[in-house]
Amino acid sequence: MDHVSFSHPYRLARKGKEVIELFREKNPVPDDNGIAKLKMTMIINETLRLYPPVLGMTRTASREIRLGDLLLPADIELVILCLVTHNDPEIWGEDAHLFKPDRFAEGITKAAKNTMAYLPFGLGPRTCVGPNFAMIEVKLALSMILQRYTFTLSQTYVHSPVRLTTHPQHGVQIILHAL
Ligand code: HEM
Repeated sequence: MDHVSFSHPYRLARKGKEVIELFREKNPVPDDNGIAKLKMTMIINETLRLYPPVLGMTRTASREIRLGDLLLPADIELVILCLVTHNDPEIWGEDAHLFKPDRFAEGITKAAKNTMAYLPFGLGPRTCVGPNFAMIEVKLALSMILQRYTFTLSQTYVHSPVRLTTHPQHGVQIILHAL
């Protein structure tokens, strides 16, 4: 599996170049204007699809309700696992298990057959309040790294994502190359 977002040298070089071109000087803190122009969103979306930090959420049926073929009694508690919906080949295609940011090329609504299936930040009235803030944080941190370094995965890295909340069990050993 092509499991690590920035491990591909071509992708990494392209992103680093984009960051440097956008922010011109080598080391300034990227501003909000520059961050808005960064095209990392597809990569972040795909990472959140395969490795959602929050695996799922619960909901309680406030009344009896029909859900497709299911008749759910009132007060039943539902566990909605985005880990399942994010990996379903019927929704994402046979390549569901592959890291392919391009599936988000036309935005989240066009990436899957069922847009409700993409839930890294939840859905509905109790959806996460922080997606925009989180995206800015990720782009800011990555930009500041890519302005200064390229990086490759160390051969000692063992791919073992563990859950609650999702994180690499043995850490991520990377080799930084100063630019
Ligand atoms: C990658 C980063 C993040 C992920 C993946 C994430 C994911 C989630 C998920 C799955 C929920 C449950 C939504 C639901 O039940 O429908 C949630 C709720 C929430 N998140 Fe986030 N979150 C992130 C970052 C943040 C940040 C940066 C903030 C605050 C600045 C934040 C604040 C909240 C709050 C307050 C709720 C509870 C909302 C409610 O119950 O009404 N989250 N988040």
